Amino acid sequence: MATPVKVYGPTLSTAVSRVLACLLEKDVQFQLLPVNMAKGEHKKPDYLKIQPFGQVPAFQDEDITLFESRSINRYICDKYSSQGNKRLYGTNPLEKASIDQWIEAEGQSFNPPSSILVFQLAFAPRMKIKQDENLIRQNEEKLKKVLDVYEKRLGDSQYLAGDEFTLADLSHLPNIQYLLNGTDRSELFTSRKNVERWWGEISDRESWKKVVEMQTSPPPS
Ligand SMILES: N[C@@H](CCC(=O)N[C@@H](CS)C(=O)NCC(=O)O)C(=O)O
Repeated sequence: MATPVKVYGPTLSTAVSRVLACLLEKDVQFQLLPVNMAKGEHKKPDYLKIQPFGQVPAFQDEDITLFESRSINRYICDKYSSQGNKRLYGTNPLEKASIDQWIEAEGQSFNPPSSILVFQLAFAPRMKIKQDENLIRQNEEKLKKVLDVYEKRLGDSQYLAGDEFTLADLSHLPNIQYLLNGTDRSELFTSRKNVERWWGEISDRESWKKVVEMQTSPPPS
């Protein structure tokens, strides 16, 4: 049996959960290694050897070490191409290019405002950090513009890169999960009927339901 790959970081991290969703889609055995961020373990020299920016996740597969959740996911799909969901990262250059295009849109356009909103609206209150109302307002406006593009796209196709659920859709799951369930901004999504339909489909996958379960009852660290 293949050695399980290793994922370093807490399940509550959006970037960690992006990788977990991919591993579950691909039926890849993994081991979760806790990183106590409250104690600053992600900034310690040993951890910086595998994630030089001091962020989670870090990932190890035998002697390969990687960071950046979206790159890790592409690697998982390529390395484990013959198992699990075989359409997750496309089957030909054109499909892959379309998936990559929407992964880039997620990373460059969707993630910047949504991760700020996730931090300000979901995490800051729990961490007793004062919210920045201006920052919230500005990023809500930015996210609305991005979601208007998604609304149009998802009126033309079932998923972002076409008629199949792919890494592009999967990459959006963590931030939307928090914005819909951990904040009072769900209307951003529910007011756009194609986006709402898409969210219903992508969040109903067994892989994502399992990640959410891991987040709500994480293993003892
Ligand atoms: N682009 C990176 C982002 C990773 C990231 O921002 N991780 C956050 C947790 S979700 C983190 O480690 N924050 C702590 C820090 O930046 O010091 C990825 O996708 O892996």
